[in-house]
Amino acid sequence: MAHRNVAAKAGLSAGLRALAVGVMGTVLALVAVLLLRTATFPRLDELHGWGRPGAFRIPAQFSEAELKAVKEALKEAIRIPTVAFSSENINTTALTEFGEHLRKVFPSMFSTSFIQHEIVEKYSHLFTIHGSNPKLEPYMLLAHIDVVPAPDDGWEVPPFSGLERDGFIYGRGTLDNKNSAMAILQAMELLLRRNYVPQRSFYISLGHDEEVSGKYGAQKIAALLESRGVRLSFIIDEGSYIMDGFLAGFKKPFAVIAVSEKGGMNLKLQVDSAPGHSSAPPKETSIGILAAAVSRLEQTPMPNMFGYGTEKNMLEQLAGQFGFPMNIVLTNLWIFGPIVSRILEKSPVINAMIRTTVALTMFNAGIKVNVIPSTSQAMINFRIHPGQTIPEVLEIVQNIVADDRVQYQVLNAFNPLPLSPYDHEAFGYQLLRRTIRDVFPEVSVVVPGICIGNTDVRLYSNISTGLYRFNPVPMNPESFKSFHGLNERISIKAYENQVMFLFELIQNADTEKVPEPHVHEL
Ligand SMILES: CCCCCCCC/C=C\CCCCCCCC(=O)N[C@@H](CC(N)=O)C(=O)O
Ligand SMILES: [Zn+2]
Ligand SMILES: [Zn+2]
Repeated sequence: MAHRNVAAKAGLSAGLRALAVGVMGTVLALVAVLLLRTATFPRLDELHGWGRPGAFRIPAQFSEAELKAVKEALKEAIRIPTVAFSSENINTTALTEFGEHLRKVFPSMFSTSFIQHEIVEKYSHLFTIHGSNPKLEPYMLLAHIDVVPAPDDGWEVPPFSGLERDGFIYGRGTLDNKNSAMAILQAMELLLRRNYVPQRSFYISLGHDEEVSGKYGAQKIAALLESRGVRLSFIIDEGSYIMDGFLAGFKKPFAVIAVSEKGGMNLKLQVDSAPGHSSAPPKETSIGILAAAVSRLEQTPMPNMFGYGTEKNMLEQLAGQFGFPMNIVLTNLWIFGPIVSRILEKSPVINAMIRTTVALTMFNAGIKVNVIPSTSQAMINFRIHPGQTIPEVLEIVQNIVADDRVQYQVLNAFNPLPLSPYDHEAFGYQLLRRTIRDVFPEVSVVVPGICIGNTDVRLYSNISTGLYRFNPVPMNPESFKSFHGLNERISIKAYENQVMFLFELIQNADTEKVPEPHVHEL
């Protein structure tokens, strides 16, 4: 990750803005000329003979009884309240029960000779599926079985009921992330029942504490595999989706494979002052000083980093799908970038893709209503854009707060993840891309992007450079709100498609090399 000077970036951005304003008039006259040379990004061709060369390919056709069992197994998984409140407070009884559920509904996964199952740190699961061709580098499918808490209030159905209503299964974990944990095992179980033997080895890893850091689940599994000398070609985790309705004017769904994720920092701000009687208060209390400081942070957005991550590349690849004049605008971001980014930042989700975000999440002060508090503390959660680093963000924070009475303590922090490869040779990326095109013909385009949250896969950078975040499920602004929110649900069709996607992807991975891409791709 390049370390860049923030001030230089701000200057560059201001310069580009000035340039854009200056040339706007001229640009309009150029539009007709540009139209003639505007590149479009045609759809990929369908796969022809790709995956499992020379081997029998198992069709993704399932009986009614199988489909019923598929959905019942997910419902049952949702009913087990594997809630993680903190690293030290997770419902371990439920985690144990979840393991028993897996054994019950996926018996072949636990009884097949070429599959090894291990429990790591009591509750996480690691399956090693030994392929028949040792020359093919293994990969991993990753998910987590813990969920965030879900009090009943505000839910249309109890969050751990797994109820089916209007073609949806409701409950905490239906999107984040029991759908993936169950779909991965389900797909492999269905393949095993059809006598499938993979050529390429792979791992299935199910962490039990992703929502509270992953330090006992994913981190321990990654260390275990490293100690065994394992290197992985690529890993696929949650974190990005088939996007629908996020961009005005873009009607068709498009798939975003996140090739990086934001860094993170939890920062404690503290102000100390003399305690005393509230009848004769000082001009400012620690509460007032700290409240003003955090308010300044909330009101002052971090620098717009549009162009320093994958978002510019993503928009350029989406350009061909827009009509006139947006296609012109998006293929000429060298001129229109500053204007486009100003529009994009109005949406909180897209804003999160183009800058470091600042969320005030906790505030503690005071012990009694007539006592001036001796100390006030605030916790702030930052998600760091890939174009910035922890020290850069800290420097900006201190400049915005600009008050020596405020003390800072970094509770924990990590830099943004490096970009995983997404060129034509990147096996994992191309495997995902091709399988998306196979299973979801309605998807207009597949583009690289960034995950605005954090996932377990970041903890596997010791054993792979191909870290991809993609869940084969549709996501719209409404369903995004249900993440960690109310009425989380998945349509039964979407879940069946997720199983089908994994059924195909596992078979597609049984090839030595991604075929040469079509000459017009990308
Ligand atoms: C123009 C393109 C529009 C793209 C819109 C992006 C919409 C984003 C949709 C979903 C992103 C949700 C991210 C989910 C992954 C986050 C997993 C999670 O909750 N992680 C926790 C815990 C942790 N591991 O740190 C977190 O706090 O991030
Ligand atoms: Zn998750
Ligand atoms: Zn989550």
